Amino acid sequence: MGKNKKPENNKIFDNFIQPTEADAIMAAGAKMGYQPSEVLDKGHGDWKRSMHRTSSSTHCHASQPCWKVMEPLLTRAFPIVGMGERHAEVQLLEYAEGQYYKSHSDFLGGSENFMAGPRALTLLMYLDDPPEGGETAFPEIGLTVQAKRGRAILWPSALDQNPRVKDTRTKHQALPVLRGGKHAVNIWYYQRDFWEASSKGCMG
Ligand SMILES: O=C(O)CCC(=O)C(=O)O
Ligand SMILES: [Fe+2]
Repeated sequence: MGKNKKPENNKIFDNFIQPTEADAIMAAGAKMGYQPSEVLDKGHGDWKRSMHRTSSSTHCHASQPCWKVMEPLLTRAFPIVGMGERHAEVQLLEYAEGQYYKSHSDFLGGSENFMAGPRALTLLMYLDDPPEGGETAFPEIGLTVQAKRGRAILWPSALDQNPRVKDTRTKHQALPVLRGGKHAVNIWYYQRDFWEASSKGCMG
């Protein structure tokens, strides 16, 4: 997360999620339904659909049944992220064949001034095994991670010494799913209390 971050600072945890947990999250996602994913329009500060990101997604909020299946994972992640569930924005992802998310940072432009502060860390978890494609690539650090059921990747989006500043080295992309589909979960950890900020409508 620091200035001299090396590739190994992207941490990979295999078998972070049990198959039954992955199945339960996918079932919760299917029940809630996925909508076309959106990206933040930096110029206007609003969220919109874009050919930059063609996946579908759905948010999982603390008040919803899906949170029950997320809770053990948030507890498990605590020792490695050092932040609890109040910092966490959870989004379930679904990619059909051919879908992707081109190069981006999870650091949101303007988030320096959000009540919750910027997204400091991302924990991405894969729920199934796409037969071909769907890797997550980090071109700046020369790392491509295969989507593998149960695997989690942790990376910083902000600098350790100054979380108001984007860590440009963790720019990444979800490569197109070439065959089959892909399910994953984003947990974006904000520097401060995300629940309080979102309940007050202060997320940008
Ligand atoms: O699906 C992936 O491999 C990465 C997804 C991602 O980067 C995002 O949704 O912000
Ligand atoms: Fe991302």
